[in-house]
Amino acid sequence: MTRETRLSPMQLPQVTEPRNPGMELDMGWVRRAQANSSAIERRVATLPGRRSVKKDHQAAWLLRAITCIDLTTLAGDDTTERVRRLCAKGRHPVRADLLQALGFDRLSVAAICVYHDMVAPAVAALTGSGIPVAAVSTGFPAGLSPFHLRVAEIGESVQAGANEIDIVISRRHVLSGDWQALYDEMRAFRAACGEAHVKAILATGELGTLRNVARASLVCMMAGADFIKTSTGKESVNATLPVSLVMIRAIREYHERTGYRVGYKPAGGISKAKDALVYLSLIKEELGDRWLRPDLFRFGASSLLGDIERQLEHHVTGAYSAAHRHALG
Ligand SMILES: O=C[C@H](O)COP(=O)(O)O
Repeated sequence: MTRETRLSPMQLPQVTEPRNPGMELDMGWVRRAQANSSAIERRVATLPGRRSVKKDHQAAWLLRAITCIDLTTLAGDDTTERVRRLCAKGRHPVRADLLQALGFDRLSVAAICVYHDMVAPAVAALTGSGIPVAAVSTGFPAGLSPFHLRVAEIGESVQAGANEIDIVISRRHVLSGDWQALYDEMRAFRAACGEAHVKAILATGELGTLRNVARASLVCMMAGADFIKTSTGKESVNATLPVSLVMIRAIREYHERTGYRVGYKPAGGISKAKDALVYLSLIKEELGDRWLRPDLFRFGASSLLGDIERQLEHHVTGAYSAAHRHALG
């Protein structure tokens, strides 16, 4: 990965990816899915220490990371004003002087991710920007409200203008091995989304085993998920590298078997630029460059952008400013 580390964040050729339509539930394939924990641990242990992204190209990688962020606020005290500020940051994620010094004039995040009540203010604040609004839905984060209400909630958010819906799966279906129930639930959520793209949040920290993560990933893709996402950000364990490797390999296998590319979204606790670089390296090595675009890769993050901007400032000026200068929202 040495010669190919010059990643331009802008002027990416438009690639139109056919949407994953899903397929019949293939229980044989699901049951064959395994996860060798010690091999997975060994593989991810090689990642953080490796200088896979050369210093000269780090700024380009960090700019690319920004274009893949679902800039998120999911707090009980969210207000319209906070969401407006977040959207303004999403439109202009890097200070103009820094961006100019890096040779670019335009950059935005991939999406703004909010609770349902904040969809309309976000849509209004993003008018004309082309930045989609993602709504967390289906009784987020636990997913334990009545099923018909979870389905209805998706429709309400789409009606309010959400272009993307992040649903949460019922963890109990995974924990009890009821793959048909998980498949049916995901199918219904996908149908309720209509044209809006659907990200399936597995809440991996609550699924017990990596094998369950592998199986849940496959079932959600078979049921038509456009993205699979690790976490709500509210579990006690959120995105991790072992879980990511398992999900990424499930995505690779699904692509090999069906020809459809499903996106990946690690979320929760990713707040440092150096961690973002490790995730990008993992994606590049396991799935290839095609997945390093916002239509197939997102970071779900509330504070990552602040640290990336700080690192970019250091790259340009040689000095760090205080973290509060890059506060969000
Ligand atoms: O989906 C996004 C997560 O909720 C964000 O989590 P975070 O606040 O730990 O970055």
